Amino acid sequence: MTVLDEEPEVHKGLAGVLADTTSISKVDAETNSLLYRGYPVQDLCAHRTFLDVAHLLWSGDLPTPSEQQALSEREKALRPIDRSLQTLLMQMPTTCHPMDTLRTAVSWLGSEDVQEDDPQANASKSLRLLAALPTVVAIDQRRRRGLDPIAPDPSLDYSANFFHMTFGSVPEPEVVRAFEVSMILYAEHSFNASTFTARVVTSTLSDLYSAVVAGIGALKGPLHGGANEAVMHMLSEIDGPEEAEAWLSEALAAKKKIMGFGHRVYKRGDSRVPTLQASLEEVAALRGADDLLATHAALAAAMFREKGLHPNLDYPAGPLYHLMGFDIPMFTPLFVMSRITGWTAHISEQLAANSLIRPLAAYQGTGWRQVTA
Ligand SMILES: CC(=O)SCCNC(=O)CCNC(=O)[C@H](O)C(C)(C)COP(=O)(O)OP(=O)(O)OC[C@H]1O[C@@H](n2cnc3c(N)ncnc32)[C@H](O)[C@@H]1OP(=O)(O)O
Ligand SMILES: O=C([O-])CC(=O)C(=O)O
Repeated sequence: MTVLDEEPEVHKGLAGVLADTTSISKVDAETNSLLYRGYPVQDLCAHRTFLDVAHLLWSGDLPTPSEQQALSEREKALRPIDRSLQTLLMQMPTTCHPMDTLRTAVSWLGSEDVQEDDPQANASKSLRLLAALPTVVAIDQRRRRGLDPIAPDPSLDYSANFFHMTFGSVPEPEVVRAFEVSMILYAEHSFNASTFTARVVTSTLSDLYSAVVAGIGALKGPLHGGANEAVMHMLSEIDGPEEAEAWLSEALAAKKKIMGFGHRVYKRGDSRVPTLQASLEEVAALRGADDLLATHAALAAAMFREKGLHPNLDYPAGPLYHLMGFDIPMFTPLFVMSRITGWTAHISEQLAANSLIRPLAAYQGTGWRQVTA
């Protein structure tokens, strides 16, 4: 028996609910566009670096040449992690997911940070995380292959240094650029689940590291960031383009969600997909991966025919990261390396005009009853 007299208006999953205002990014499903602080994300991908975009998201403007240089120098200086964190990383079970490693590493970095929780300290914590997370991810990828860490190289820029720390070499400029483009596209997407999670934690006046740890937890799930890994697992199961249709029919008949398709906000296609798809095609051509690309295209065509659903950003990201040489479980940590910018920009915005986030729930349980001894 329920205690509800009339059906309340419940917005399941907060779908369609405006929870606050933001000036960080605009996701416009109608025009299929995404603006970071007013700039179309495609133009940022064509002309700017990931560090420029981090500056833009944090400060509201693209950096001047001197700001660019100062940011790059600080990022390079903050890459090394201390021995105690390295020891902790090496002791984490290799059976745990790399998102668990990353979540633990951020928690550890928070426990040693003695700075206050004011806006200036939060800006320095944000940059510290942006700079140190690639070092953590690279160490984790290497230890899972039985390899020793490689120290950051301050002569290399952000993405090239990350390849160097992970694989011991820097690939072709086109591959480095494709990685940079993926970092820019993954950086920010308004009130998505992980950003909203970070804002909820921040709204209690908790600290930045706690909010980021919670954001990592939310991103890990396959309905959000974890989908980039699920996409590659799925593509690995399909034995060539001619098998895509049959594989999909079977999966849909079994009522499975097809990872990398659909979106809560975009219903006519994800504005970021064409840009990352172009990067995927460029890297696939370099790696001679025609078959993978054909399977990827065949599945997308079949999915549109069957369900009318478009791919989201995780759909090109999965195979792109695979072709770059990363193991599948490392894909969502790569998303974190980028989204750290969006999360921390939102943490600052939340703090600047805070209100505790605490919605209501319509109670549907058992009505009043007497406790008996
Ligand atoms: C970077 C990112 O985080 S992008 C999102 C990454 N996540 C994924 O790719 C996971 C797969 N996709 C999904 O699960 C969903 O599309 C979500 C969670 C992203 C969006 O979900 P919602 O906006 O809540 O859409 P919802 O789940 O209501 O779907 C509407 C209908 O489309 C179906 N549908 C949506 N996405 C999919 C999918 N990927 N595969 C199969 N069916 C789907 C639903 O089953 C539902 O059908 P029904 O009306 O017959 O029940
Ligand atoms: O906006 C969303 O719901 C998910 C998404 O695409 C993102 O976080 O990049």
